[in-house]
Amino acid sequence: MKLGCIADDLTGATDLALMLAREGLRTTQTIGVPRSDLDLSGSDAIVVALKSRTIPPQDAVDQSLAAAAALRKAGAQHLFFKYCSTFDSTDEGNIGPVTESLLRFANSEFTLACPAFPANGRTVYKGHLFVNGVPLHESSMKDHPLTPMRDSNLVRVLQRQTKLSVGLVPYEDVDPGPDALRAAFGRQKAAGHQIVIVDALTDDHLRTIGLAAADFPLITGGSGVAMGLPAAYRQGTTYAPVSLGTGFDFPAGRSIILAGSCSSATRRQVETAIKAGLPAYRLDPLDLASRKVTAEMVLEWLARQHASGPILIYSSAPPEEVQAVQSKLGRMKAGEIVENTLAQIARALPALGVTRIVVAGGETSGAVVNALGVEALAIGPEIDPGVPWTRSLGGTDLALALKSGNFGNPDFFLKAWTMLR
Ligand SMILES: Nc1ncnc2c1ncn2[C@@H]1O[C@H](COP(=O)(O)OP(=O)(O)OP(=O)(O)O)[C@@H](O)[C@H]1O
Ligand SMILES: O=C(O)[C@@H](O)C(=O)CO
Repeated sequence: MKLGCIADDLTGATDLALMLAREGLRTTQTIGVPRSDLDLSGSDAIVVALKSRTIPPQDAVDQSLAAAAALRKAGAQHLFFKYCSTFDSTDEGNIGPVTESLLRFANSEFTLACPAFPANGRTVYKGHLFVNGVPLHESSMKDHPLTPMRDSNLVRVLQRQTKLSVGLVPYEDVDPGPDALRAAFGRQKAAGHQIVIVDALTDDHLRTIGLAAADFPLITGGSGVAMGLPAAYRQGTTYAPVSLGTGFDFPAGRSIILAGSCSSATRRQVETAIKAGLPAYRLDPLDLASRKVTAEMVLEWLARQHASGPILIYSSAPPEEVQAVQSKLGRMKAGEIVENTLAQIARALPALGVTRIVVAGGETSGAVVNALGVEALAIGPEIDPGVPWTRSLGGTDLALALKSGNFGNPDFFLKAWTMLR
């Protein structure tokens, strides 16, 4: 097995698995550290999905190291640490502490960090992260419920999270190609840096990074930086994007959308779905906290819906509402209440005949998929950049689309279903 990947959330893991599969690596995604008897043979890449983005740093380190050990045991030659293309983290971590521990695990003293994903509007220039052309700290990420991003200078952001020295490889050293980039890595190492933020504005830059970093024991970044790795592993041979739709069948059954993401893209998708007439139930965290509304009540409502199309259950709310809720319940508590409720609802879905599920939000997807007891996923066709349909492996047969909060076009909740046979 060539590449063992550790993703800090579930939607991020599917995003990375899709990238690797599309570029030609046989890729399997596991939910959590795989059981030692799970058959992963025949995979060129395994992506372990953790839910470690916002847990205490030491827990994130411990879980990431357990995943790394399992991947190494399964034969992984290189490791990849996947985090969000908007670098979601706090001054405590977890990107810095996990990178440090994985570097030690991999017996390495140098790696890169690059969240760029141009197809989804994420670019890094002079170390500053832009989201659709807007600096990170001015984008909607400044109001994220769990990891508000208030600084777009990634060298500064990462340096606050680690004792390792963080350097920068600017655009001028990436644009000319892999040789120039390798030379820049050498200079950064000689200057004493152990993690370097690397600029990338285009897919060509990402492919250059893939070629220049393919022999690193550890690479860190968004899914974009994995784009060039499969070709590099095939030693520069040209590639044809793989069609992931063929031969991918989905279980028959009812369809549901569970949205716990408050990101602007998800809120637009919720709005579009409601305007299109989808039956929708809005969860209010304060009602959940006071038990005015419970998961059982939502399930009763769901059982009364007889529409043949998808049904939407959402807690997505604009920043001012999220802040008002958080000031009453606390940031983490508010998130937990919503996640637990959606998890409880998810657990009951197979018995209601629901087998096709779209989930919006990484933390939310983690809660839902854990509740459903899914162990591993096969990667299917891409709905929008970074979001594939997947099918559960083992256990209840489910079609799952795990959508990163800020990914997908406004009609995502309507069009996703058209790809299911
Ligand atoms: N109305 C709300 N008020 C406060 N918190 C909420 C509300 N709705 C959802 N949440 C919480 O906000 C968090 C959203 O995180 P989640 O990772 O699911 O979405 P996201 O960050 O937009 O997606 P991604 O991580 O894929 O970018 C969850 O913990 C969720 O429970
Ligand atoms: O990189 C991204 O933006 C996504 O894969 C993600 O991690 C969202 O949680």
